[in-house]
Amino acid sequence: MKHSIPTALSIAGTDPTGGAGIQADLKTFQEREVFGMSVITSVVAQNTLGVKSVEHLPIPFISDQLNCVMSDIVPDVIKTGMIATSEMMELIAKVIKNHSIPYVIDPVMVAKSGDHLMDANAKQTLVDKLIRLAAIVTPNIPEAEVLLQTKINSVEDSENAARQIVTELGAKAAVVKGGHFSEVPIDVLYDGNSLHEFSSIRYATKHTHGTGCTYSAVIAAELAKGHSIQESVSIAKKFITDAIQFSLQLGKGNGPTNHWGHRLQGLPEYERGDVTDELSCKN
Ligand SMILES: Nc1ncnc2c1ncn2[C@@H]1O[C@H](COP(=O)(O)OP(=O)(O)O)[C@@H](O)[C@H]1O
Ligand SMILES: Cc1ncc(COP(=O)(O)OP(=O)(O)O)c(N)n1
Repeated sequence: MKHSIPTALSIAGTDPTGGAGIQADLKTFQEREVFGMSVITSVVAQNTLGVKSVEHLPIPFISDQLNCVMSDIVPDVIKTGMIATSEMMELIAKVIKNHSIPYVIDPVMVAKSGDHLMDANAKQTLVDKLIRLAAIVTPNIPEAEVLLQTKINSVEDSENAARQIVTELGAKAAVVKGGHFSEVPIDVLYDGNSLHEFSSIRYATKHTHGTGCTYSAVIAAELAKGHSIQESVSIAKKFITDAIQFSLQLGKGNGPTNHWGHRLQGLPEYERGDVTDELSCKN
């Protein structure tokens, strides 16, 4: 059934400080004017300094949550973030296979704090069961390196990686994000036909907690509206750049981005307040 507004489901873990995970996804869906829904896989005790502990929800309970959503409000898009175990991945693969809904995978493996969010032995299940179902996969450079067992040191390497995720692992499209490059953050999309680059200036800020979650949530929201992969990634790049530029002075570590940063573009400096932390940027 077509809904009155676009709808998106995020299947992921939590962040009680609100910068990453389910919380970031729901804020982002709202900002993109998409009705957001969520199924929680793991409850994570974390903040801007790191992860303290993790509780994985039992598989039958994750399954109940999925059934509740899918039997009532079938989403226009599904996005997954933190899926820690092979068992969770197998369950989610079954649900996705039963519906023909665009599926966005953010292959979350390790948080910026260095804490592991996916079991080491779940990587093969991710590749075998989920990636081939994806409309788009959105790895950062370390994640793409793990998926392909290769090293990425240049934009050309990112291009090869994005292409390989499609041609060898079976996704329809892949965007390798460039936040981990030391210079210009260039994201490389392979949409199954051609390569596209999306770049911005690099902001010298430590407040980038949840950038990957937010970026992939924008892509999901835009796909839910019917935009193409290329348009969706382009909008995501602009959205995350604004969210980083206007990042908030919150937390004792790597703080969250500003999910309404895109609304501040164009406002004169005095109306923005002091939200442009460490705005000295290098190109
Ligand atoms: N300091 C920065 N300045 C501008 N853009 C950035 C910065 N860090 C990351 N980005 C952008 O944010 C998005 C997420 O990047 P990345 O850090 O690679 O992913 P993740 O958060 O999954 O590690 C990408 O579009 C990337 O280019
Ligand atoms: C519950 C949860 N999911 C994902 C992440 C990782 O988020 P990401 O967007 O990659 O940002 P960093 O945490 O790496 O800054 C997370 N921390 N928690």
